[in-house]
Amino acid sequence: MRIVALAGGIGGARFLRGLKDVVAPGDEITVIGNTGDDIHLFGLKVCPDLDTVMYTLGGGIHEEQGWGRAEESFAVKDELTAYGVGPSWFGLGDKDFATHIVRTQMLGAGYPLSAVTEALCDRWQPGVRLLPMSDDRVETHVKITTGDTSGSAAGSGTRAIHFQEYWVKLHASVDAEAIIPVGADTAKPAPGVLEAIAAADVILFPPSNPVVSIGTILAVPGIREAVAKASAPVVGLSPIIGGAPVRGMADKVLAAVGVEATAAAVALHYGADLIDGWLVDEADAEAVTEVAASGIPCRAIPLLMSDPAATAAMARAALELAEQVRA
Ligand SMILES: O=c1nc2n(C[C@H](O)[C@H](O)[C@H](O)CO)c3cc(O)ccc3cc-2c(=O)[nH]1
Repeated sequence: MRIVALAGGIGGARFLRGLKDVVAPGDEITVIGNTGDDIHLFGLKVCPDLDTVMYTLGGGIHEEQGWGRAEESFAVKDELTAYGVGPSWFGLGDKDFATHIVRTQMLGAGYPLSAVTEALCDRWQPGVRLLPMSDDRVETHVKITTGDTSGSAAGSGTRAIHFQEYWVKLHASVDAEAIIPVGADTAKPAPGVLEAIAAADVILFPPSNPVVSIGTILAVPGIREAVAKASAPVVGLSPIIGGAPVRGMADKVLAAVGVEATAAAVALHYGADLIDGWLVDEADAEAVTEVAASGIPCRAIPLLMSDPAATAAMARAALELAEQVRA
């Protein structure tokens, strides 16, 4: 069976680890990874969501953080800080730097991001085919209202900051007025992306951020259309449990796009034209009726990825729902 999953960072990667546990030998998993979180730092290109999938499935992830390497050190970061070279709020570890150096070196030699990602995965052997959503540069920015009313150039007190600055430096502590995936409108799907979607037997939306992760992937022209018209059933898992995101601050970016932070609202945001099934947590069992009434078959099951067995059960339930809704 050919399974395609659109994945962001931490939640997506953890779910994929459970999916790998339940698929049969010979099943192929293709992950279309979000690159809107990418950031250029110290002359290097950092791809947080691709690296989180690669490290998590390849066994190098810092488990508690869900990003960066295990057993990491920060000597290079400390030296950069000693030179007064920032930003200091983004924790790049010494081992992680090697990934960004290799990636930037290969990009500089003319390799597209998809080829670079394949080369990095050759070392990590994640057990899935990891494709960036696009080889073109896409970087999510967040429009925020700043306190200063000095009439700054960007108009009275609003400015756009890089997603990582919003997410990591500000901890999403200010409201996001808009989420702008800069470059998405002219980006092309990476080689193999549309083909994988068309050839898939099942397409999954893991519990990743529906706006800045899966939403950004769907914003690349051609990808949403391909998923909507795919013959494969599309099944998603809610990233919201009991009205709150499991981790991260998905509610802040959902508000920016006018979507309530509920399991039902996210399903309706994707829409019945895109998804064929939706899994919500038992805490949101009351959402099943509303979601089903909108034409999206829905089940309530435990959705907390508290351990590998729970995550595997979620993946199994998603595959089962896909078979039940297969046209
Ligand atoms: O909350 C943090 N997240 C950090 N992240 C996580 C990152 O912001 C998120 O994984 C995604 O961008 C959102 O899913 C990193 C990811 C990397 O690949 C490399 C470095 C970092 C550093 C941080 C950090 O200092 N703090």
